[in-house]
Amino acid sequence: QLYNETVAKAFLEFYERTAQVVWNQFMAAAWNYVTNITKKNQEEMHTLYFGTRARMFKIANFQDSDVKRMLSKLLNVDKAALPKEELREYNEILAYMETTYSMAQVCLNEGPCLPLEPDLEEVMATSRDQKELLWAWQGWRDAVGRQLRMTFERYVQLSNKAANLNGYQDMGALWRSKYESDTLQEDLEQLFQELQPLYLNLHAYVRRSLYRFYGPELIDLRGPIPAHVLGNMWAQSWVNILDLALPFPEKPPEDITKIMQGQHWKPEKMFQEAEKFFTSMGLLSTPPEFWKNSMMERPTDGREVECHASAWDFYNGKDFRIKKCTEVTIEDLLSIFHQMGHIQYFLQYKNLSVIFRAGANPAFEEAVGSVVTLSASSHKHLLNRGLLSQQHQDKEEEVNFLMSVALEKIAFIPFAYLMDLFRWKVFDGTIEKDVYNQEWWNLRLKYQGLCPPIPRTEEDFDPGAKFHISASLPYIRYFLSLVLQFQFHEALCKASGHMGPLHRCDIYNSKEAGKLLEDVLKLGSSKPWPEVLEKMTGETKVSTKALMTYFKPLLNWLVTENVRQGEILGWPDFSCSFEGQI
Ligand SMILES: CC(=O)N[C@@H](CC(=O)O)C(=O)NC[C@H](CC1(C(=O)N[C@@H](Cc2ccc(O)cc2)C(=O)O)CCCC1)C(=O)O
Ligand SMILES: [Zn+2]
Repeated sequence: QLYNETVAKAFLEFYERTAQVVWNQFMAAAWNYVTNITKKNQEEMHTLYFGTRARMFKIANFQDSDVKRMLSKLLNVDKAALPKEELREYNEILAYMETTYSMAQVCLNEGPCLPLEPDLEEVMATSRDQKELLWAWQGWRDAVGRQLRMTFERYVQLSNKAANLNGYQDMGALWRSKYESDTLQEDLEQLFQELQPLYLNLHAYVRRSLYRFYGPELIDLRGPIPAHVLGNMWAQSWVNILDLALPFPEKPPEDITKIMQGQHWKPEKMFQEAEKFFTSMGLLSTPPEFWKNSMMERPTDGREVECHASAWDFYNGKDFRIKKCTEVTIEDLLSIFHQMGHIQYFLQYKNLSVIFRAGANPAFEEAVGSVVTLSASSHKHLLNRGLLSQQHQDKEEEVNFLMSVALEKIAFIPFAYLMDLFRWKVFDGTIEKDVYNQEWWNLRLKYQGLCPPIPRTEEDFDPGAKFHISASLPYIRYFLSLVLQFQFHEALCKASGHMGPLHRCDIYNSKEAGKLLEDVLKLGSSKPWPEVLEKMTGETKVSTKALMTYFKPLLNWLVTENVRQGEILGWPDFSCSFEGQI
């Protein structure tokens, strides 16, 4: 029968008392797994116990909004809803996919086998030999994607069954429910459309740059770009081909990685540098456990570890960790800022009920670290921290700088958008299993203007070659975070009293910006995210205005340049040609 609100409160207190212990044990087990892939799940039992009993309460009549919000969050038990046997199979599938990804290597004919991090990523970032790039690109997809194809089909079935048992149409609907919006997909499409002019101009300009270097046999100036020459295994970030796409090549930016190595930076110093940014704003420092328990470098004792960087909350208010196979590069320094953003969120909401220890929505979690990275990567900040020596940045150097940020952030837009467009369609059945790969490349063509460098078949499973798909981690959070982080940046820069262009803002040392950020982060997921957004920015809607403001000087330059070159925006020659490979 239905219980009353008093019982509900007692129920939630009982949950709270038991949750910390259970979730801590679960996280410890999960951590042991990823930091020592040899070979569990009180957490599923706990979630199920409370999830089923949460259904007994008629939440609609309740007065206390916290009690209502907490109970409704307990209702979703995710995969724990599966019958025991299928849950075991599901966990095996998840482990198999993640392990396959983490252990995969690509072997040279006679000689060493290269893992993704750092070796294959290094090849994709630095090689300018398109045959070598193709070898790494194809090898990785053979080693990972192909192995996951069958398993992924079963993963989809079991995911949808779990979603149905939680009352959702399919797993895509369950993932989207985290954003508490019944116009989410329309809103996302709107944001994407607003950002199209920026992306299309960047795409056309970069295509021209690649044409100059690789020639017409590889690059069609009216067509899509082959996916292996953009400096990244998934063509999700193009920052590694900045040297080919520099607007003013006679004014190249200083090489910060060289400077870091020249100053004998070590991984620990990189983590200290990131923490210092947050404490400079009056935000929380990391506890001793963080430094003791984190894994900051790839172990040298031969242990197989999952190197994809991640930040961990052990839900006991004391134990927080980052796992990263750190290399001394500017790319890894900025990635550590991102991870430290997750840690700061964990620290700020650690006194909330376990149920509310999450971001206002998943995009908020991602935006926190990224917004700090926007300041940390500014010329002003890097100069102030001794990582640049050149005092003044002239107009042309500024365009070069904005191009480097755009190659990271603007190139990322369509990739971040299509990752879950693909999976939502797979979950809702729009994309059937016998066309997974061709539908993936239809989306890659439509949204990113990319082609595979060689013909693909349904033996391949190219989406599986991306971490988040093999690890079943939703991705739309990164698309939304891309817009949010500039909205946050604008708000925090205003709070810090910054005057002048947004791309020159550095919120380092700003207690006012710190206070504003703190007030938002310590709410966790206890309030609907539009309320939290309004607290930070005064707006209740996600807006691309700040992002467009930040890149305005670059867009002006790009449009002028593309007009001068008579570029075609988009890829009317939409077919993928492979003659470059014969
Ligand atoms: C226990 C657990 O899973 N914890 C979660 C956090 C949480 O949920 O609390 C977590 O740590 N997830 C890992 C993930 C790692 C990274 C990533 O995967 N990034 C995306 C997208 C992107 C790309 C460019 C960029 O500048 C920023 C993001 C990619 O590389 O494709 C790797 C490098 C950066 C961030 C992360 O930190 O988001
Ligand atoms: Zn993140």
